[in-house]
Amino acid sequence: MVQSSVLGFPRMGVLRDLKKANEAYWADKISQEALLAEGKRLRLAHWKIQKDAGVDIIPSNDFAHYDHVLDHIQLFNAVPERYTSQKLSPLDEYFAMGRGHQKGGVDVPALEMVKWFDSNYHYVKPTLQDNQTFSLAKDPKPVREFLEAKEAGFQTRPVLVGPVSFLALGKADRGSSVDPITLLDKLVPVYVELLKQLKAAGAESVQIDEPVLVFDLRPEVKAAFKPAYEAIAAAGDAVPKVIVATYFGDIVHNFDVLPAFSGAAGLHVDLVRNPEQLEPVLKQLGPNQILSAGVVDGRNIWKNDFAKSLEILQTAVKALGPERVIVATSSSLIHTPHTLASEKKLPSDVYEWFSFAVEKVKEVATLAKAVTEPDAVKAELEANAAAIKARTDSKRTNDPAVKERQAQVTPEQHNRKAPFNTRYAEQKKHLSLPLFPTTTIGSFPQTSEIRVQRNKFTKGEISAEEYERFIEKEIELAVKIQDELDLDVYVHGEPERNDMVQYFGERLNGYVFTTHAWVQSYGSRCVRPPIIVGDISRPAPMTVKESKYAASISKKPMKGMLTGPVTCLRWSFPRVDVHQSVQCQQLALALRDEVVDLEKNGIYVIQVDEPALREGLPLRKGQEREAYLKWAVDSFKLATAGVENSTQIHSHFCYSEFQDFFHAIAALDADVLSIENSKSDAKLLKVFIDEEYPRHIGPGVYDIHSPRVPTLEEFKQRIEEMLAYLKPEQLWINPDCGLKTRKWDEVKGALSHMVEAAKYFREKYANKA
Ligand SMILES: Nc1nc2c(c(=O)[nH]1)N[C@@H](CNc1ccc(C(=O)N[C@@H](CCC(=O)N[C@@H](CCC(=O)N[C@@H](CCC(=O)O)C(=O)O)C(=O)O)C(=O)O)cc1)CN2
Ligand code: MET
Ligand SMILES: [Zn+2]
Repeated sequence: MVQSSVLGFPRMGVLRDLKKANEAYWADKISQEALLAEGKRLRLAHWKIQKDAGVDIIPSNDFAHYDHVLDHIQLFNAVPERYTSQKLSPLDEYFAMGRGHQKGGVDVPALEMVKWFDSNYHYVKPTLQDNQTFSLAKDPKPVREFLEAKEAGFQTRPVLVGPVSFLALGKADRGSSVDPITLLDKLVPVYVELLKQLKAAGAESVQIDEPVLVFDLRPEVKAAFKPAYEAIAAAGDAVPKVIVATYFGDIVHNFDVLPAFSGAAGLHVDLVRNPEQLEPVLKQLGPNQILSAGVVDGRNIWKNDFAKSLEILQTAVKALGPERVIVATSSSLIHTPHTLASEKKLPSDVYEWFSFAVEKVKEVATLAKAVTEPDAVKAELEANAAAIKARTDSKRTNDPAVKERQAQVTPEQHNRKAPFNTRYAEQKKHLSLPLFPTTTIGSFPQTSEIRVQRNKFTKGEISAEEYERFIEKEIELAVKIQDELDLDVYVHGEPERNDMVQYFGERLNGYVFTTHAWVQSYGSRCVRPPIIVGDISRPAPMTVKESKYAASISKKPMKGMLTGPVTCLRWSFPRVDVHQSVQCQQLALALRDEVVDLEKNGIYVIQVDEPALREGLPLRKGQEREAYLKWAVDSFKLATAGVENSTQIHSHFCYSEFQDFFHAIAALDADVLSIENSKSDAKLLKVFIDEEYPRHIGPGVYDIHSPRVPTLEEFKQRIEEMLAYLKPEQLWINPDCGLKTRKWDEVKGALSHMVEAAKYFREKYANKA
């Protein structure tokens, strides 16, 4: 029999229950016991959904209160001493690593958090020491949760982050220089011990995720698989059967690693992203090994095309026989929303096009049956074929006017009128900015009051005028606070925006949006990606009213704030029937009109955020990457190049690793870039000198993900470090990212130190000059 399996289920619950519980705990509103009980309730509910759907292999240990990689940091006792020395409870220590801790005399910043492959999910980086040791935590979480499931009547397959991926995704702590992969020998015995405990608890098989196999790997990392998996295989029947899981790419270029898994029961591959790897993978499997075929997309919300999936599955079954094929989700479903059933406002035709996690779980089970007994699921197969056909035939997808405009795009439209030096001279006159200008990245705290008012407006409980007036008041407050802080370039604070992508999706043709389709981004933070279903165009200005009002009450330059085309695309659920470059250009044209409209309305500094530019970068170097960068950069340029020389274009990215695609960042030709830098080494800025980058840069001087307020000294020290790599006249002073997740007192505290530090250097360098 062909079995069905799910690689991981969303953690948040139907109504973001986990978010609410975590945040209530952090605010001291519920006890630790209450929080843990809520976690248990969610796990049980999610196992039940999968069991009821008929899934054969249900995951456990896919749940995490904050992040599953962070779970493993604690599981292997790889917690840096600055946390263990605080003697917090395990749960508080865990949250301290995730989000920092500043309470009861304890003051520790969070560990670094970065993007999980090319997704909008963030993981906490294992942060390792020169003398790092590992040991198994007491009452290990995977065992505990396996037993919890078992007791409730669910036989599960625990999910673990593999030893090689755990290390390869980590880094040396500040002040250490260890190459994490060299720690493998120390980690593997702990792993084997964990697997033995799982077996003793009754686990028949485990899913060990080694997603780094989709990357180009350093030889040291490649070589690590063999000793790791041989040690596991050597434990024989004392450990569960192992399925090694990869996702988000193909592994064909790493086939030389596969012999390392000869002791494993099987291999999972992503056949949504790379269906063409099926044939070569089939040839690589050992005579008894299982193929877990990832055919149900864990990264998007489109209904599975059963006919297409069945073709793939039949090829696999033909080669291996039904006993050696598992039908699976392509990756964990944490990247999809919980259930389509919550969506009451989608147009009814469109509703039929989608599947969220609950529906995907059913798809996996149906497909597994359909491979060998199509008659048993005849009705499901017919309904699926009809839905796929209805979408293909729909008129919603096609707008001739958009296509016409795209056909007329010229190369000149991508370039500013003059090179940077000329532009900068005009901007300097126009904007009269000091040395080390201070600014923020756009958003100010999204207070619960803002959300409540927006919710009332959405529900029709207050009128559009009342809501507008409320937003104006918020903008007034933001301007007043920036006056008090004495910042140099202001923002309006984005109070009118639910989210930087969703907000634009809601104002563009070609999109539909949801009411409950939340996806975890990091910790308790979720996003509700809008869905691109057709050709995109802008029916009316989207941000002009708020920016214009803000500028009218401000005595300093007001920065207009837009989300760039690449980010709008990446943080939406994109279409799969049209190439992403086409969707991106449509977004670029819509934004180009917005940029020009802002300028016409007196906004002369315009920031076009592209934080998702890097995550969209194909995971492997080579042709595919170059092709992506070409259309991504072109889209940004098309969106921004319509303005006069005297208008200053900013862009923002909240990451600092662009060493490997620096030429693309430079090619954007933005006048000012703000980037994340507070938690990475200032050395990363060296690339700007090496490449003789001529334009202006604001490397973030503090981490906005944490509620912690840095001291004045920390700001000065950080700026000093940056000045080792950047020219003073190039340097802007700003936070890492927007401040929407912070509270006002945290923002005021941090920004007042930031401005004071900028003034200190302004004075210091004025004296020098
Ligand atoms: N799309 C996206 N991706 C991103 C980022 C981003 O800003 N956007 N930033 C980076 C980090 N990721 C982040 C992701 C989310 C949030 C965030 O703050 N999310 C908010 C939700 C934002 C939102 O859409 N809010 C809506 C809905 C708010 C809400 O919960 N409303 C209540 C009702 C109102 C109430 O009574 O509170 C409800 O629906 O139940 C609004 O403001 O209108 C959250 O989790 O709390 C921050 C950073 C990378 N990726
Ligand atoms: N302008 C946006 C903000 O400040 C940029 C955020 S990047 C994730 O919220
Ligand atoms: Zn950002």
